[in-house]
Amino acid sequence: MTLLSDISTPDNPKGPTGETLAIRGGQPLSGEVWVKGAKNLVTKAMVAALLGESPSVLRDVPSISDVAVVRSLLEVHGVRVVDGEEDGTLHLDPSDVESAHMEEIDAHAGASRIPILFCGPLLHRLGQAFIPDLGGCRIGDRPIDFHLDALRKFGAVVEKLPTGIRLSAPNGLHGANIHLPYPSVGATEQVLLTAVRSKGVTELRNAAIEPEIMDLIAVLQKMGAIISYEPNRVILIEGVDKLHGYDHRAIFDRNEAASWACAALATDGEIFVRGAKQQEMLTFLNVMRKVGADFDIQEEGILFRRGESLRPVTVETDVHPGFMTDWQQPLIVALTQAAGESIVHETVYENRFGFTNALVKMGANIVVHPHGLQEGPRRVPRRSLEQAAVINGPTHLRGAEITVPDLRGGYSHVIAALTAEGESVVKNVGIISRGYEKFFDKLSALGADFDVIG
Ligand SMILES: CC(=O)N[C@H]1[C@@H](OP(=O)(O)OP(=O)(O)OC[C@H]2O[C@@H](n3ccc(=O)[nH]c3=O)[C@H](O)[C@@H]2O)O[C@H](CO)[C@@H](O)[C@@H]1O
Ligand SMILES: C=C(OP(=O)(O)O)C(=O)O
Repeated sequence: MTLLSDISTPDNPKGPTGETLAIRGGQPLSGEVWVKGAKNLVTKAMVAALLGESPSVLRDVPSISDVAVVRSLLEVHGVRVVDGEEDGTLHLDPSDVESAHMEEIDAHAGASRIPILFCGPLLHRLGQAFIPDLGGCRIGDRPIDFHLDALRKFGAVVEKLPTGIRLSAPNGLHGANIHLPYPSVGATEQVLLTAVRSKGVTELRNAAIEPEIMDLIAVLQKMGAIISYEPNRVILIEGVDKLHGYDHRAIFDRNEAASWACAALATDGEIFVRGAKQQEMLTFLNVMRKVGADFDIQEEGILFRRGESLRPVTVETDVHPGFMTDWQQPLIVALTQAAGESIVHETVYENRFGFTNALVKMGANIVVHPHGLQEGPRRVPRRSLEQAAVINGPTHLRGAEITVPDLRGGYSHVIAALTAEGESVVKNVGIISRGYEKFFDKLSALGADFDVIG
């Protein structure tokens, strides 16, 4: 069994409290990295296995701490999770799902975003659930009101407790008509994982349609679910009485692929990202083209390098098929090396530019506008969103002592240190293991000059 005490998670350091790196920058990163299954699909597919009445097999699973957290939460609920012979394969057997002890669930509080997605499957299997407080990147207040509103429409009774939420379904769960105020990825997954076994039809409007969502729909269809993806962000789910296990190879992690592409640009290197595919990265590749990157799309992956020189761009983050919010932090490091003024409008989260303080400390010219530069209605209801960062370059970055704030911000700090001249000390890099498998091995393979010093 994977004990949570062995997992060092960013918001709830149980094991090592994160590492400190001494990084000597100024060298291009060049070589090959291999991206496996997407953090934002694999963790959800693991939860989906709870719904099956027979075992599932999930392939291309990365060894990241978010997977370890979900594995541990599944195991405390009686799911047997075993590593397969092929690297990155998990066998999940939900035959003996049972209620977990409260203290075992509490131990997972603050560990990741995923526990909230256990609601529907546990209500279907056990008629009740207790979900601990969530973790994940601190990039905004990240409420779960869309989730709870949807669960109540399915017939769940939701009780908020000091350390989480308790749910029950005294009359079972039934289909519902749900119109999301915003195409929330998590809320869409909440509806999918609940509707597939609810009695009757569920209509979901204003759904998120990210590639990871579509891959989760593929997983559920393999299990026997009936889900139709209609025009204009409408998804219809016909509830079924029974689901069986799946065998699925996860979609690749396009967030990690985009991160390494930005690393190649920032350090003026050349990185082949094995496993990256054009289709899911079209919007990112368009921005790469505009910024002056030279990329080569091949059968097995994509080769990224800086072109003649980097050009400034204006980018607005958005839901898919727009420019992913998870891509903007690594991109900003590359934009510090572009000749001119770039602007990044962050429209999904209200506090995702905090990482730029460290870049400014290293010499970057970045001004954050907390209330944005655009007029007009806010994209996410009720929230003062649409911050903007204005980046002027190129700037000469110098090594500094910095501390990692979140997953993508942490990756960006390391890349900035590798771009900078001189030595940097980067603290709390353990957060990066949430979403980047074998991060230190990959840095070494690309020629990065660093030591783990704490
Ligand atoms: C584990 C995972 O898959 N994480 C991804 C997921 O996060 P996550 O599913 O949490 O992101 P959402 O799409 O739900 O959040 C988008 C916006 O909606 C707001 N919101 C969301 C739910 C809710 O009940 N109420 C509410 O107001 C959020 O605060 C945020 O401002 O999608 C994000 C947007 O692509 C990505 O950045 C994350 O990497
Ligand atoms: C925000 C992210 O992850 P999470 O939602 O798990 O915090 C991310 O992957 O960039």
